[in-house]
Amino acid sequence: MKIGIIGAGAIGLLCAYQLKEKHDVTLYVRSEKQYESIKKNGIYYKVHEEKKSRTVKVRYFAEWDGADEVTIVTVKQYQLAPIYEKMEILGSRIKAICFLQNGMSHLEKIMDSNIPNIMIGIVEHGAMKEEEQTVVHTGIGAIKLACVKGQMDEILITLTTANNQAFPFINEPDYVTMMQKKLVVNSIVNSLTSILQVQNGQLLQNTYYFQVMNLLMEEVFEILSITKENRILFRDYCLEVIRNTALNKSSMLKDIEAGRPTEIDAILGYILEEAKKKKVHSPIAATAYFIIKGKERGREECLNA
Ligand SMILES: NC(=O)C1=CN([C@@H]2O[C@H](COP(=O)(O)OP(=O)(O)OC[C@H]3O[C@@H](n4cnc5c(N)ncnc54)[C@H](OP(=O)(O)O)[C@@H]3O)[C@@H](O)[C@H]2O)C=CC1
Ligand SMILES: CC(C)(CO)C(=O)C(=O)O
Repeated sequence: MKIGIIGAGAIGLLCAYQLKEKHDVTLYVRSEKQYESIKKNGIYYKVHEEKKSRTVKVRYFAEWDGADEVTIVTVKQYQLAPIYEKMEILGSRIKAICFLQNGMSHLEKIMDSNIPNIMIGIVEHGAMKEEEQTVVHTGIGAIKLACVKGQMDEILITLTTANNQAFPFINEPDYVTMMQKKLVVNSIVNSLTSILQVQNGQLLQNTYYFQVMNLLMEEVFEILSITKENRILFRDYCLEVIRNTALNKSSMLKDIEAGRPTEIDAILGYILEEAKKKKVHSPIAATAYFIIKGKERGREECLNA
């Protein structure tokens, strides 16, 4: 299958390396430095002590025409605007597209587009980019996918039946529950670990952090109107993800430490919008949101000083 991947960050490089095993992959990048180094040396994948390489095609994002059988978008939430602009121009010429962002604020925007075939996914892997063309696979998980518009059975079957244990795809028919579950995890884990500056596992190991986590989780459940039955499932899922990624730093903490913007608006920002619409009191989520925004502002002030 011809697969396009927009963004050669941690997840883009991970997908490119793994999918190149069986598919014809093109990576779409925006910086000249990254274009030149991938063209010259290919991409590298590191897991445990091993380092392997593969060659993939590389092109500039400006050249993306949507003609691949599916294009996977792996930029951060706050980098989606140029992709939306291109989607408006190309419209139904884009054969099929798949979004893998954390958060939920992109859902409405992509459903309103006139692209015929759209898939959405959540990433349960841990990955870190090193230099321009290397990805370190820090946590082996899965990518869960759901078709939200059009007909994507063939693509889903091709991806989910590939027998790659380090990189499985799982088809999730109920995309709302899939996205909500991940949103709950990211609202709690990413925001609290960024405020407390700890690895994910500390939220379970430190009894005081654990209590804060439970309070925030209950508030988020209330805001999202999660049923009593689903609260048990969502909570178990959240604890399982924390256990599986106990030694990871969340992507938001990594962003804060690297002085980059965070995806807080698409995560807790989205939750607070929902709270406002439903008139649900949300003091803990609001506090966490403002602290992260304050940390982002602190970085901007340092840059402008
Ligand atoms: N990394 C992880 O372990 C996990 C990530 N996720 C989610 O996956 C998504 C991607 O995360 P991650 O890979 O870590 O992020 P990165 O910041 O590592 O990668 C994003 C990449 O997109 C590139 N990019 C941005 N805009 C464009 C554009 N217009 N054209 C081409 N390339 C572009 C950036 O390029 P440049 O370097 O030039 O800015 C960067 O290389 C996020 O939503 C994240 O929350 C979810 C779970 C785990
Ligand atoms: C699953 C988790 C919490 C892993 O750290 C993640 O999605 C992230 O860091 O963005």
